[in-house]
Amino acid sequence: MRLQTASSIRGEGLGTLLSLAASLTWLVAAAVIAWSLAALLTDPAVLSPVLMATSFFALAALRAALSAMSDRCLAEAADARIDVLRQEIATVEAQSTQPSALGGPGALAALAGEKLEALRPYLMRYRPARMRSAVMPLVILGIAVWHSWAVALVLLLAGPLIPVFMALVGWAAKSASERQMVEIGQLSDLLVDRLAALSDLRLIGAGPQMVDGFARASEDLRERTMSVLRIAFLSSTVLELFSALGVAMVAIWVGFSLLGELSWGAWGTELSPAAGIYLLLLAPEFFQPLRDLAAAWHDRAAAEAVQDEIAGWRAEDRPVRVGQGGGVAALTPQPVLRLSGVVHRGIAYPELSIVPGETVALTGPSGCGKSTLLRLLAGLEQPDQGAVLLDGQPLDDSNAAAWRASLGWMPQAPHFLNRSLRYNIAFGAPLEPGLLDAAQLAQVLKALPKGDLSLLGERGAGLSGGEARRVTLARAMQGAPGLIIADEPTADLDAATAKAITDGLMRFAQTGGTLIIATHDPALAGRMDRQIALGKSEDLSCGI
Ligand SMILES: Nc1ncnc2c1ncn2[C@@H]1O[C@H](COP(=O)(O)OP(=O)(O)OP(=O)(O)O)[C@@H](O)[C@H]1O
Repeated sequence: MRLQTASSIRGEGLGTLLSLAASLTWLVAAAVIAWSLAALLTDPAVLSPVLMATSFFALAALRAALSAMSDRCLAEAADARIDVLRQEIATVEAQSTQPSALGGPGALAALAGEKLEALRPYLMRYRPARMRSAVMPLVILGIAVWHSWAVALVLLLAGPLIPVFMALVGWAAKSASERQMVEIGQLSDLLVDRLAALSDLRLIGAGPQMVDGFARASEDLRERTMSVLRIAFLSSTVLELFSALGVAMVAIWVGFSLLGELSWGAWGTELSPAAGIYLLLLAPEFFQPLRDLAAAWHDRAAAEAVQDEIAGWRAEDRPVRVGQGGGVAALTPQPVLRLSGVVHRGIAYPELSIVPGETVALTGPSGCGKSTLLRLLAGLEQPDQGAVLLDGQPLDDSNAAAWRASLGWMPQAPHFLNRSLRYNIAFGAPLEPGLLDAAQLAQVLKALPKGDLSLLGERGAGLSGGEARRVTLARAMQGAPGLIIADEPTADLDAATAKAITDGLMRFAQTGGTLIIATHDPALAGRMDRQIALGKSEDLSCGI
């Protein structure tokens, strides 16, 4: 997978080796046990119980320590990988100007949260299990061949059945996991959509249909999840059966050989008790890595489904916002803003120039491209042709962040965070002095029981439309920008509230600020220095 960090690669490698080392210690521990038990049976005088117990417990402690260290390295490496992917999703989505084909915010949240977590068991278990399966069975087979061709034959026949069956099951598990992942994304999207429209749905009495819709979607997800689990349980049962049969056959051969009932299978010699017990102890360990790999195979199927989804998401060719996010000093002094040969989404915009301190209204019929022009001017989108120029320099990656830091943005549909009103204005920074008065918010706050600490929902719950608009005006003025770009700041407001917003904007302009406003409101447009009327003509170009 792309975007591995050096430390996560090191952690995975080290964790995998430690896990192999932990398994290898069993070969020595089993030899100590076998030799001690055999001595007990044949010549107890040579047995030193203290030495035997000490060696056994030291080896057990070593094995436990190696396993714990391995788990820790692998867990840290998995955390690092998942964090990097989560950051990638957050960064790319923050930079994209178009929604992902994967789905809405719910689907993306499910990908960044729940689905990425499906990678964790794979990252922690699959590679170590694969490494153990490549080494341990071969080493144990070598030991078995040395002592008994019969035991080696049993292991050789039973062992490969596990990977073969595992591969067959893997196909079914992967497609079941893919269907489950799609279902998780769709259910998350449905949840986000319905929650956003909850009050409207209640008003039109669509509650029962909504509940039915959820019930259907969760039932689908339940079925998908059950089919994944069914495959997992069935396959692990079959695999357990193979390994149990293998171990049982070794045990039968060893038991009858030690009893003297079988005289074949040990290269013509008699099987010694130590060798017999050793083989008996090693047989389960021959199958254990293969069983671990079979379990991790399911993790792999789920992880591959997530990886495919991430690969599809990465392959999307979406336009990105120019420049990185905040943390950059604002442009000073304010530049002259110019449009040069701009054509975007089939709309040709007029050549225009706006100097600092000017107040400009963009007017024109609905759909003519006013909001789009504001987004181009703010550097939130890049024009298909032509350029937005700041003092003659094209607005691009080199200056977009600083440009956006020097302007305030009042969107047509305000969005809030589920935090306090104060936080929604300044995002944790101290409020500019006089800001609440300038945005005509002081009176509004007096009427709220908790004032500026009142909690807002994502859609501005607890505020009227006009009050919400004043909050976005305050947000746009916070940080003393040189320019405010406002999209329909007085739309849907009564005359008195519209005037209050207009007065707030004009007060900003009187302090020398530049205003660029898209509006259908003649009263607001009339108070601007200049009006630029955009209008659709036959060839879809706009003109002044
Ligand atoms: N993200 C987008 N992707 C594709 N087309 C878009 C997008 N946003 C707007 N458009 C299209 O661009 C054109 C201009 O839209 P825009 O919102 O800029 O118009 P407007 O003049 O602001 O309209 P209104 O006065 O109704 O707000 C419209 O035809 C619209 O469908």
